[in-house]
Amino acid sequence: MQGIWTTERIRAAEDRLLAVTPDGELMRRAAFGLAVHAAEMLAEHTGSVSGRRVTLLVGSGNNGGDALWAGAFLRRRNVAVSAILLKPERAHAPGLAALKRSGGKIVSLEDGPQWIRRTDLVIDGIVGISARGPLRADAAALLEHVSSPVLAVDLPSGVDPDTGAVDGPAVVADRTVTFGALKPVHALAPAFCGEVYLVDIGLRPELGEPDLQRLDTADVAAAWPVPGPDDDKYSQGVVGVAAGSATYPGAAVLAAGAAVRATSGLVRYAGHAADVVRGHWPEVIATGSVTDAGRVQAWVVGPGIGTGHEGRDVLRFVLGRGVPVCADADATTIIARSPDVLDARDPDTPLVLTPHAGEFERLMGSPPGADRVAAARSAARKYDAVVLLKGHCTVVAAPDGRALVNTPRGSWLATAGSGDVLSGLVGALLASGLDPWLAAGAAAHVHSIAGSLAADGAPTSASGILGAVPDAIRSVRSLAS
Ligand SMILES: NC(=O)C1=CN([C@@H]2O[C@H](COP(=O)(O)OP(=O)(O)OC[C@H]3O[C@@H](n4cnc5c(N)ncnc54)[C@H](OP(=O)(O)O)[C@@H]3O)[C@@H](O)[C@H]2O)[C@@H](O)CC1
Ligand SMILES: Nc1ncnc2c1ncn2[C@@H]1O[C@H](COP(=O)(O)OP(=O)(O)O)[C@@H](O)[C@H]1O
Ligand SMILES: [K+]
Repeated sequence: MQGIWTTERIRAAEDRLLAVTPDGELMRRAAFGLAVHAAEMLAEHTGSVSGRRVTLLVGSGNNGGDALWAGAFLRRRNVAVSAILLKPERAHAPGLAALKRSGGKIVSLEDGPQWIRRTDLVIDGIVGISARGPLRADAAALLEHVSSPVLAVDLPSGVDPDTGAVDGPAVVADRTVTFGALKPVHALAPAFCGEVYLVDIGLRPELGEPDLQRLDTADVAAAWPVPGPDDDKYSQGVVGVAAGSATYPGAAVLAAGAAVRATSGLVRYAGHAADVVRGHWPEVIATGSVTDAGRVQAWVVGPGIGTGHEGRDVLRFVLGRGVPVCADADATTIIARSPDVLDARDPDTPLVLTPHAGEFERLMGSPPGADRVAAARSAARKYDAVVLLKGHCTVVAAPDGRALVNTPRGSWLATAGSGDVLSGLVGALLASGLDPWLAAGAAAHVHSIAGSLAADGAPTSASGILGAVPDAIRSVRSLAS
């Protein structure tokens, strides 16, 4: 697991570390790491370091101080460094002195645009973890002139450090170099951060338990169920899929197919699309109704079942079976409109809800808002369920407060039916007995890898994502071994 800490926790940890570290030492560690990355980017983009131009955007805090010190280090490699100070009178004094001593040039705000346009690399030291609200106008105006690669110091300015929300102009970085620990912005705003690198400044021992987590490939590989010598088709957990309808059989085919491909063992299907499902997946045992589906170790319910009486009865039935349930799509709408269906649920059996933003609003009465992690946590508490909040970044929260983020690889998953595939993956992992929070997180992880493998640079489809599930699992397992 990768730990992620909120800025409040980072600041407290930094204070403890600062108290036992010589003055300026942490910033020099941070800035040295930054300079190494800047040189690497120059070499990558221009083929050389010496003689290249770097322009620093320098705000009034320590984030600007990091940039100034990095500029001084880059001077040692004969880089032409210019610094645009947003508030010259409040620029980090030791950093500014170091840059001046090294031969760096200080450029006025008015002359800034022409230096930005002529540079090989921009280093964004406008704001870091103390950023509040949208970028101010003078900083935002500078960004309009950026066309070269951008290296963000700690985080891309203009993006909220704790939520990843963007409300106005913001830096779009090619690379972000952060210090001490990952912050929520790095998991929640991948399109603004670019590649994220962590420079160790010795903060880890001061940090304590993370606020948020991200699964490593190794975590997913370790969690993903694979059959052992003593397994048979029942012992690995049988998945039941209650999805689709005669009019909309596609959801059933996708959800059942994902369950087939996610794990070995057995998949049962119950609903009006039994013939179509059987036609696509001869290995699925398909019946017309949940009442004669047979025993399963987890149910996936909802995609394409409709929100009427029949859908409600199906949901109530599966909630009363005493096995984990993944309630997706129409099932989340039914729960929002008729919360009494949850009375059928045995409180000790796990429930995973997988809303997109619209379904979330139905469940909670208001949209997720800027703080999607807090939103998912509050829904998890309200429904005593694991809540997987879909979107570009997927957030998974458990009722006990655990939360993880799945950072996507591009946006190819934004295609019709892709959520049905995800629900089948979640159901298969629930049936295998995995902790429901981990099951939802691991499913989202493999889903997003399947999306990028299926797309490979061109639009794909839910069927394409489903087809790539085995390769995604294979890649997770091989990367981790
Ligand atoms: N502590 C440590 O040990 C280490 C810390 N490190 C580094 O320090 C960074 C944190 O530094 P920090 O706390 O000084 O604040 P920072 O993020 O630079 O912002 C400062 C000022 O920006 C302004 N401002 C705010 N919002 C704004 C907006 N929307 N638009 C425009 N301006 C805005 C506001 O100024 P004011 O309102 O006073 O004008 C605020 O005071 C951290 O991210 C890391 O890079 C590393 O060196 C490792 C060691
Ligand atoms: N812009 C995006 N970037 C990455 N993933 C996305 C994006 N938009 C949607 N997704 C993912 O695609 C899936 C869509 O699911 P859902 O909204 O239920 O669609 P459907 O009902 O068509 O199956 C979710 O896993 C969601 O997280
Ligand atoms: K920054």
